[in-house]
Amino acid sequence: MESFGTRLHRAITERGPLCVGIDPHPGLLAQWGLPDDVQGLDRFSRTVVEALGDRVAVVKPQSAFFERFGSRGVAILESTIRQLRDAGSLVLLDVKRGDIGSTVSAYAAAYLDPSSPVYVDAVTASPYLGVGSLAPMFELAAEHGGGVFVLALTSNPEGAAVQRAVTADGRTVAQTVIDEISQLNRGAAPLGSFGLVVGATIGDTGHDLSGVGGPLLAPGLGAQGAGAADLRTVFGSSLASVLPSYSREVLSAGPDVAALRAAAERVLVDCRAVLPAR
Ligand SMILES: O=c1ccn([C@@H]2O[C@H](COP(=O)(O)O)[C@@H](O)[C@H]2O)c(=O)[nH]1
Repeated sequence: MESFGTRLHRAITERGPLCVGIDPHPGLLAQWGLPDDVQGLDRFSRTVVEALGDRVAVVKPQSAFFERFGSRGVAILESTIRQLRDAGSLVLLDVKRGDIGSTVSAYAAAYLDPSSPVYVDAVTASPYLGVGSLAPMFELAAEHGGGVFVLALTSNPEGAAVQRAVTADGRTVAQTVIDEISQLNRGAAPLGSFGLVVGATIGDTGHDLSGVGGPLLAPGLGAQGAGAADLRTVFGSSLASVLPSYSREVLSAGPDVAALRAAAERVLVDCRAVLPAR
């Protein structure tokens, strides 16, 4: 099977560099005139798939908003993943998993084994039990053409205290994560399958992203205050690897399908003005 990096590179070339999240916040359900229950969740998700599944490179369901409805919410997540795959977008499940390696094996089986009901193209993962503890995810992803996006410099202000702490060798915690992921992508072309999450809100932190070789997912745009122009400051010479990610900024245009499409197109135009042509 083709690697996730190759598939992502093609999706970005064909559809443009954009990831849109499915984040059914209670406030958005209300704004869309939907009840805060599983029927509302189902309608919301189906509408996003109808509007964007056939045109956006990557769609990123936020697992928390499905999990809060228990098993019936997870059943809707499963169905949403299937619908997105049928519509042709890559599915990145934002689930931020991480644990000791033996448990990470089970998470890997849940999300990156094609026989699983919640199998997706890629997942987000937390490195705070050590990047090495995520090895079972990296291995299964490599085996089945999947991807893993590891948190490096998150978009929330609280992240900095941990991520920018300096380790014994003088690098920040985030730089050690960046460097380990860079190793995993060595030699991969046109794009590695192992990405990093770097928030668009963080400004110029002086971290070296130049050797990553994989995609840089940039949340924090729109509702969290960053704009496309901030990508230049955060990513500098690594802009060509950036995958901008928007959730509420696009979703708040719904439930009208045409309005959702127009909102996604608008942010894509903003990002294209900043990112190098791909
Ligand atoms: O550093 C991070 C990592 C993940 N996220 C997730 O992205 C979306 C952002 O939603 P917006 O509505 O565009 O603010 C959300 O699912 C977060 O959990 C992030 O924001 N920052």
